[in-house]
Amino acid sequence: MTDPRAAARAIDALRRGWPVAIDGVALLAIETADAGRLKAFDRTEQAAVLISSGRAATLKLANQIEAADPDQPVLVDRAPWLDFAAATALADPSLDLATPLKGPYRTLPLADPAPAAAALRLARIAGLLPAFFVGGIGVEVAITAVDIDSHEDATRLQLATRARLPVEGAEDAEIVAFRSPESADEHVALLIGQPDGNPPLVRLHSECLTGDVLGSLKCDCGPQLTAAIQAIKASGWGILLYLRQEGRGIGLVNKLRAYALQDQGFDTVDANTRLGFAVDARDFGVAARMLDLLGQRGVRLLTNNPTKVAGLEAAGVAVVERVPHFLPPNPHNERYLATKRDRTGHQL
Ligand SMILES: Nc1nc2c(ncn2[C@@H]2O[C@H](COP(=O)(O)OP(=O)(O)OP(=O)(O)O)[C@@H](O)[C@H]2O)c(=O)[nH]1
Ligand SMILES: [Zn+2]
Repeated sequence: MTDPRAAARAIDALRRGWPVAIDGVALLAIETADAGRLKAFDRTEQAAVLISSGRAATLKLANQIEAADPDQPVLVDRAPWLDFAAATALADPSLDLATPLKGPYRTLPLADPAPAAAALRLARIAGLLPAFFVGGIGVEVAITAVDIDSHEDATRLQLATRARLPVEGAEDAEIVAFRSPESADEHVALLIGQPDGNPPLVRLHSECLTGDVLGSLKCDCGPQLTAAIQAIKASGWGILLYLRQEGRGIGLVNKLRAYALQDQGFDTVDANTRLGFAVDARDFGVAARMLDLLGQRGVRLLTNNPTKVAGLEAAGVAVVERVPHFLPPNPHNERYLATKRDRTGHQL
């Protein structure tokens, strides 16, 4: 039996620095722990450290790992010198240049990778660094990997309400809000123009607080948002989905950590990997569900990103045409756009 509240309780516990258990494996998130919490969790000082394989590869701890799949966790054996500060250095890439690793560290095979992989997913959902102490005591919140999957189940999303919303460039727009019982993220759709029998022009816009609200020049999100509304209006009709998938799904704080790494010279792809995340952690099932609830099964998709097309199609929406959505670069986002073109297959 899955408990629909279980994942939410575990997210809350992790953010407060309380241990949780996934399928019986006790975990303490390193980011929200401290030396005292670690001591209470791990009286015998034998808890191992769990990190992603992307992080392990960055730390050159991937010697016993086949491939650097960021979803595959790696266990680092507890050594006498692996104290709370050393574990923090394993977890947090912002310290990589400043704090050389002590070590040596030994990675251990994972008997059952499923709960460990679920733990890394839960950290991402909670917006925390994907790194844990494993195998202690004092757990009050126990959940299963299936609870985490149901937390992300897009079919739980329902249409909540709709209203007229005149916006700049589309005075006839209507806003539709969606939510699921599990998550505080409320996604919205902006319906522009009147259906004319053709598939709608659709833009999947992932939340970018820095670009959408603060006018960040580091990315192209702000101009893409404005231009999407204009393009949909000009095409006759269509839908802008505003998806609460900040930072390609890793959350605002982790995205800003990625920005700090970019300040050190790493590009957007390597920054995510160093943090221990997939390059793109988004799930476009949410977008497909919203389109389904709006009665749309075929779309013309405004994007330069082939992965978005594939993701939406995999989730059951027919993409009858990809419409490019390129905006001129500025000196601050030139490298970001070049990285998208050269490393993530964007058609720019
Ligand atoms: N992790 C991370 N996320 C970023 C970075 N820069 C922008 N983002 C996020 O990327 C998302 C924007 O991506 P999209 O506009 O959908 O762009 P895209 O996937 O490149 O595809 P198209 O614009 O559709 O071609 C937003 O959630 C931003 O917050 C970064 O350097 N790191
Ligand atoms: Zn952005």
